[in-house]
Amino acid sequence: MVGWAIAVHGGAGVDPNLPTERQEQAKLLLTRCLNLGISALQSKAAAIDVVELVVRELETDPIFNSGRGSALTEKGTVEMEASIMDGPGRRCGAVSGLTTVKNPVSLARLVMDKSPHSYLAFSGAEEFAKQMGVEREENDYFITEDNVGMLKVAKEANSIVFDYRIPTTGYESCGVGVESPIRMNGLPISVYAPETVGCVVVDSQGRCAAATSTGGLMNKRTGRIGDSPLIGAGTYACDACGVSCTGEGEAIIRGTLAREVAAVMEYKGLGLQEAVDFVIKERLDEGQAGLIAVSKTGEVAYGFNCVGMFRGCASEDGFMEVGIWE
Ligand SMILES: NC(=O)C[C@H](N)C(=O)O
Repeated sequence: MVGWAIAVHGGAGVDPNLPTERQEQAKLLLTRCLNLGISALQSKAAAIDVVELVVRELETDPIFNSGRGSALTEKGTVEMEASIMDGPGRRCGAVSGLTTVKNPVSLARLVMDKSPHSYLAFSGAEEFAKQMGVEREENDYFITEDNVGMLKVAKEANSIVFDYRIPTTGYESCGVGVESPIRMNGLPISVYAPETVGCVVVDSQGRCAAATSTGGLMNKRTGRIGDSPLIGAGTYACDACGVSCTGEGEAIIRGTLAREVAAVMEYKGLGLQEAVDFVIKERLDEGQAGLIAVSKTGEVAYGFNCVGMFRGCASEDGFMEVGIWE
């Protein structure tokens, strides 16, 4: 038996001028989600069930960029994506291009449990959702007023990614995201891509699991797939650890960030926090990102190379922390 541990995130790359009220709202939600996960772990729930439960809660609340409140495409539509992975047996499921599914993480779970595949996208994923009878919603449910405003700002700033979560009244305070040297069709990709959600858990039997869910990047091209549904990039779990990433998806994909944490533990013999620090420092190029991780021995760790990351962690020994900045 090991002590259980849990970590959640609500995105990396937070606007330094984020109003205090918004910071408090985000921290309250993270605390609520942590407590939900903690109760489940105390009732001996399996890691895989806990990550799904917690991410569902985050998707259902519009504060972060997943499920309801997802970032919008250049056409003002939502294309949500999610993935989930169970350390024992390295079982996984992923979905992309969802437009009606209330809880993408649960559809990813069904891909893992009820299909012979690992990853379903767009019309095929929607078809699968109908067959599975998962809860679906109209467009209006997912598209919030805040996000319609932010898409407008992103378009005016001519920025592909621009996802500061701010109240409708405060656009003028958000400024323009720091420009990345990476360009797509001549447009800068903003460095800030916050607010994807994720959860990693090790249960008292030492089983690790991870899940990540997102609307992707504000003003993204339709059809764009980020790191969050990609096993090994945004999400990974194995016997040794569970990892969920957030930030600039293209950089996370190039660095296969989540898998790298497991790889350096396995091949370099690093401990969890050392592995996280190494990967953030050595595998991100100029990209900005963060990640949360747990190990089979009950450790919890996080790291990021940007201004902040919405995150919370707790472990069986009574440790609990919710924070945004360094
Ligand atoms: N907010 C995020 O973390 C964005 C996500 N990583 C993506 O690129 O789709």
